[in-house]
Amino acid sequence: MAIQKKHGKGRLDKWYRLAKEKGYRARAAFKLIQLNKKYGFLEKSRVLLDLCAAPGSWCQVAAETMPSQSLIVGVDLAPIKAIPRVITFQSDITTDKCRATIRTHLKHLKADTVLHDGAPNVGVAWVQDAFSQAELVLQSMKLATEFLKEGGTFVTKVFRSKDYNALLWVFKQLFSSVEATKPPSSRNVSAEIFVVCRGFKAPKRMDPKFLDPKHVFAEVQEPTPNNEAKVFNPEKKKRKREGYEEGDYTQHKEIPVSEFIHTTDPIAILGTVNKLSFEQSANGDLALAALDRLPETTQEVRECCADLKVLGKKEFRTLLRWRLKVRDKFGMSSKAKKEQQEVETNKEEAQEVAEVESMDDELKIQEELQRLKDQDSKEKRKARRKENERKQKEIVRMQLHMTTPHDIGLDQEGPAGEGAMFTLNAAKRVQDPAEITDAQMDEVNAQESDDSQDEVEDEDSDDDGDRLERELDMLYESYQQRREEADAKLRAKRARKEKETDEWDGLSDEDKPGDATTDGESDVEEAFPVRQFPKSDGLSTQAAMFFDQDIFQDLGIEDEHDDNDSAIALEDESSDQTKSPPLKGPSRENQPQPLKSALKKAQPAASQRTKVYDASDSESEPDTSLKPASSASTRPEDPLLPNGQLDIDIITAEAMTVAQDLATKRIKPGDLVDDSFNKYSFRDVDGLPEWFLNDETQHSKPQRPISAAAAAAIKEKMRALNARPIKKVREAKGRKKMRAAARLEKLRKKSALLLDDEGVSEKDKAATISRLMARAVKKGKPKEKVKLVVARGPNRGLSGRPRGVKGKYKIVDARLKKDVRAEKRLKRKLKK
Ligand SMILES: C[S@@+](CC[C@H](N)C(=O)[O-])C[C@H]1O[C@@H](n2cnc3c(N)ncnc32)[C@H](O)[C@@H]1O
Repeated sequence: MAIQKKHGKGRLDKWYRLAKEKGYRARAAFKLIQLNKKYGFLEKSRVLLDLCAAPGSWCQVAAETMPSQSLIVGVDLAPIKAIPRVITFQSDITTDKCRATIRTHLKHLKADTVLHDGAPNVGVAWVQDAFSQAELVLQSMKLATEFLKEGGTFVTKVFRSKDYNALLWVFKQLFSSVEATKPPSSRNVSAEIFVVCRGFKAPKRMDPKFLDPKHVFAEVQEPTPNNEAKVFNPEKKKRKREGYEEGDYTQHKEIPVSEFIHTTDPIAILGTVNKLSFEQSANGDLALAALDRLPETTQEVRECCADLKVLGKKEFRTLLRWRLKVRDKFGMSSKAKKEQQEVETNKEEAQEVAEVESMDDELKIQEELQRLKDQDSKEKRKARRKENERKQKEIVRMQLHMTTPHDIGLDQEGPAGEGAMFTLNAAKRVQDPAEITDAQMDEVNAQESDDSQDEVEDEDSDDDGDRLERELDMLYESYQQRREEADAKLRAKRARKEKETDEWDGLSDEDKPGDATTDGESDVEEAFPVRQFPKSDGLSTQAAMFFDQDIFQDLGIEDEHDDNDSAIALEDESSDQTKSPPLKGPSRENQPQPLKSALKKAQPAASQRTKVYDASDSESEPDTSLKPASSASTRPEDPLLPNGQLDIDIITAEAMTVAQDLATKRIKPGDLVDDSFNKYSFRDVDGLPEWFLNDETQHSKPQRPISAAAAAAIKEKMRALNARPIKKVREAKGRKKMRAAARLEKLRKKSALLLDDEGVSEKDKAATISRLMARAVKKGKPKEKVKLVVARGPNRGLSGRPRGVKGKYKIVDARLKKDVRAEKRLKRKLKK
């Protein structure tokens, strides 16, 4: 260790004296003590390695703090005087010999903690110091990664320098927690800082670059301009303006087009230049003239050359192709030159070097073009596969009777096509949906087998994508868990959601058509039986199929048929619950939440208070004689008042607006139903990740208008609600009343006894009763609090009321409390 003068700059500070006092070999001992106080790693360690340990104060602290029988090994360039319970040896920690010696001392054991407090050549030259210190740190970390056990701790000293962040980055790759701290005993003037890395990840394989100073501390190179991006992805505009490129301050750059043909880096030219000019110079340019006359130099090429900054990917490609053709023609291409090469002698070897360069360039362009082509076909394959998947999904949905053949026709041929909605041609052609599905399925399968070859190629990227998606899902899941741990509302929401998903018991036996499945049918069909053709009821087969869609199931048309006088029962879900599983489409299940609640709250409220509209004649005058929606139309969970009416309260301004609009006949119940067929009702959530759905649910809902009157009404309602005492307050008041009644009863009994006593005079009786009453009244009143005033400052030795104190008070001694406690303690002790 470098010898330091123990004077100046407060070297002989309190830590120095304390170290002397406690017998530590260096004041550095307190740094470890303070670090351990904060992170508590020594008590948990059984094996410790101290790198750069001389004179040995950290080893002393470790030996004191770690459990007995622990193994402590210390190493330093300088000799370390023997320390009880510590093995020390002299070696350079950067050498293999040192590593081998450590291995012999630790045997098969792994260290729980590795300490490093190394400081080479301290004080020679700051820049030099910092760098070699950083290198030493990296070396010590190399040893730590070899000897630390998984989850172990590495404590190291680092100097704040330009390499500090690089080191921290490396630590963070290898440890789960990395914290930098400066213990109080470390001098403020010192640039040293201690980094405590906990939770060693013990990776099976480690990138050697992590521990290579050349890589870790490499100066970051100025990025070369990415001309490839400019040329092959010109549509992607840069968000940030980066100003002029270094050393290039002209706005408009123009070069002769011959330069573009000759260059070995055409992409750099396309990425940096504004115009490729065909204009002849004063002396005339032969190459330019030849280029100008070439048939390959089309008008399109000329236009492209006129302004390179407005070109897209396609135009750039045209220019590159044109360049290749021209070079070919002029014998400049790699092919032509190769032929020439074969003939030429050794003398031309130098030229060959140049040719190799140019061939590289050609290859680069060819490769780039190939890459673009591949990318294009990959995108097409992907789109095709997606389309197939969608079709397959559609077919399963059809088997579930969630859609009709019209939808498939619509998808296949577009809205104006033959199979568009309402043409019913697709249904006409095929008699049985099962047939349609089989036919469709075959078609999809055939296409799939065509694509299978392509898919094998794509499999790798798909696997990666799937893995990434799974990882994202897991991350989202843990993020949700963390949020739920902190927020009870979220936990409740999750519980509700789970309950909702549990509630559906799947298809009941009744739902399954008896003859839909036979023994030989596939599992899919068993799970999702193909539905039967709907009953025609006097309609054509196509019309019956059309009206058999789920969207027509909830409209209560049949009820209307049965009983024209009955009020619309918007809440009529009882039949749905028993009839069919929750299918897609704008059923009530899929109606947006605000509308659902608005319907739930507004309809009965409106019907209870004012009027109920007849479904068959919504234009008619309100019929006050009609009863509110019958209990048969209520759901089992809707609470009922004793009089049989629904106990539903309007609590949102939205619902209030709907109720008011219904009551004032501004809207009709039918409008509400119409309104529920909006873009939010048909959310296809299949295959969408949960995080996306959660996020979308927050925003993807219709914004319904709120009237000022409704908002004011709800505000008033809430105000009245808040003004009511809460249950606890009511209970407390009740208890108080009960106690007062009990006291009165007691008093009454005592007075009766007193009155019966003949030995007491009337006057005494009256006095006793009034005394009893006064006491009873006093008991009922809350006790006035006695204010304790400490006899301090102006109150010391004060007789009489202290200033600013109202009501009862007591002057107490400042030490009184402590004395009283001490007395009590003493008494307890004596008792024992
Ligand atoms: C600040 S002192 C360590 C103090 C020690 N932690 C203690 O508590 O006594 C720094 C030590 O690092 C040692 N050192 C520097 N380079 C080293 C190397 N390459 N190998 C081993 N020790 C080295 C020096 O010899 C010096 O003793």
